Amino acid sequence: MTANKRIVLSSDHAAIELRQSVANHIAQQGWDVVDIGPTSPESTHYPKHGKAAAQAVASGDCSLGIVLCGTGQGIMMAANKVPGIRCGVCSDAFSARMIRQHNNANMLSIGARVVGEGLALDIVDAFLGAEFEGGRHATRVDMIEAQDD
Ligand SMILES: O=C(CO)[C@H](O)[C@H](O)COP(=O)(O)O
Repeated sequence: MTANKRIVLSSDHAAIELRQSVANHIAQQGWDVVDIGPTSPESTHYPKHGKAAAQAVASGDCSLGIVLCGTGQGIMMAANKVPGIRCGVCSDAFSARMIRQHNNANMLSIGARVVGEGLALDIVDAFLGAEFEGGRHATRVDMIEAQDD
């Protein structure tokens, strides 16, 4: 079970509108959304936003996180540098469900220049609606976590 319904959102300039759409969508589902910005459309650097969101999850302040940039790739890479973070980029709902069920991902990344709003919200719903299955998958996730040591 997800520990709490507090979720952090962040992005770079390429995904501000989509991030706000995601924030509204999941707030309507009862999530306590911690949107750490940015709000300005000025060009910014995705590594700092990915790191800040990941730290909110790794610290336990938020149970999950969603990050977005143009492709979703760079901000995912930055998030995954924070120990304890398992963040996957998804462009389809199946993958978004599977990164929760099999990989116990605690963060989702989306590319605002890759998917449209409707698909992005489906991806978010698939991610948030899935639970980690444990069992053999826990052994493998533990192996990933051991690499942080
Ligand atoms: O997708 C991204 C990183 O993976 C960024 O959003 C993208 O590189 C930003 O590009 P630009 O500065 O040309 O808007």
